[in-house]
Amino acid sequence: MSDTILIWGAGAIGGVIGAVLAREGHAVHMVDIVEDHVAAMRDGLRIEGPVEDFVQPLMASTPETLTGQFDRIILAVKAHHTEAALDMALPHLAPGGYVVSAQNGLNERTIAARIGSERVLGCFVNFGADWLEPGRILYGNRAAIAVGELDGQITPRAREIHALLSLVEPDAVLTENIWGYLWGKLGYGALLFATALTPLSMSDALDRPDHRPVYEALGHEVMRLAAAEGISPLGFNGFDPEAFRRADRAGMAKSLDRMVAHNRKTAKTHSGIWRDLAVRKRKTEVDAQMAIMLDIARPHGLEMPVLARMVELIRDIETGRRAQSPDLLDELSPLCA
Ligand SMILES: NC(=O)C1=CN([C@@H]2O[C@H](COP(=O)(O)OP(=O)(O)OC[C@H]3O[C@@H](n4cnc5c(N)ncnc54)[C@H](OP(=O)(O)O)[C@@H]3O)[C@@H](O)[C@H]2O)C=CC1
Ligand SMILES: CC(C)(CO)C(=O)C(=O)O
Repeated sequence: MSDTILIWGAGAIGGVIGAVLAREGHAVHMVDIVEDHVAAMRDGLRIEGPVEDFVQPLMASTPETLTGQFDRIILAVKAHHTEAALDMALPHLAPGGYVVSAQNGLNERTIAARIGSERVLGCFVNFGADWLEPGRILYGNRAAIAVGELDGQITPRAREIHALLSLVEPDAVLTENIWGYLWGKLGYGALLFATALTPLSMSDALDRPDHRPVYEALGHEVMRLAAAEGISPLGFNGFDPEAFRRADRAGMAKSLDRMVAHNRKTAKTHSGIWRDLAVRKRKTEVDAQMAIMLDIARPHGLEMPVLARMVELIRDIETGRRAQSPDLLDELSPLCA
């Protein structure tokens, strides 16, 4: 057992969190499958950009070389890598230890199914970061972070993780409604996936008047599903879940304007989804984050036609059948009447 915090997946999000915690004097051990990145982090992980600029030498291992057991694991792999990462990470979780998911999506469900919900702490992150190359991460902007127990209780360990994440984001929230934040981010995320159908920056794409009905329809479909699931989604960084649930045109317009303003200020101009498609040329989290909602909607008898078509278009880009283009958003428009 150890007081050391294990960061599992030391890319954009895990890298920023781990480097800041280590700089602030906490014992941190980074784990990542990218060997060059692990070697570079031992020499010093550079966090750069408008928010922070520093180099932090870190303890770092690949999963194969890691030894020992740890009480706290912060998981920050892409959502579709969660199961595989848990296979590797759980042998290193001490009895009584817990996992914090610093990811997009409903990964807390996946982790809870493996180790029990009492051993999972929910976390929502919205700051922007990009893994640039081994040992270098762009920290693009400050944005909302929230942490909370899955059952809403305010426990000592939730306070402890909140205190740690407050070192990254001083306005980090300790919440009794982490599912509200996670579903809010699914709504925000659906809009980001739509922006990634195009080569445009998030703010330029969200600002286009001709595509606003697509964003409105996507936000509405996701927030309506959240309501059917009994969730009260929470807003952040311009996203107003209630406006989208009610399909309130004026409210949605104001919310989109605020999201544009928020994203105009980040050095990470494009979403992680865009980056996976255009730069990393790899699969996105579309199945783990977006398609999963189609399954959740079915028992409620809810249709999500715009989301379903968007998922297909993202998959088409992933497989090279289509190229990113504003035309793809035009194709969604007729579904949004
Ligand atoms: N980047 C951002 O701005 C934001 C991201 N998020 C969310 O945070 C989560 C993490 O995203 P992000 O940090 O961008 O992703 P990154 O790809 O930058 O970092 C994930 C790292 O984990 C590595 N990895 C993959 N599988 C394993 C494994 N089994 N064990 C250990 N390491 C592994 C990856 O390697 P490889 O690259 O080879 O797969 C990569 O280095 C996602 O759910 C994302 O949606 C949320 C808010 C903002
Ligand atoms: C853009 C961001 C940082 C949310 O603001 C994000 O979640 C992503 O890149 O997927």
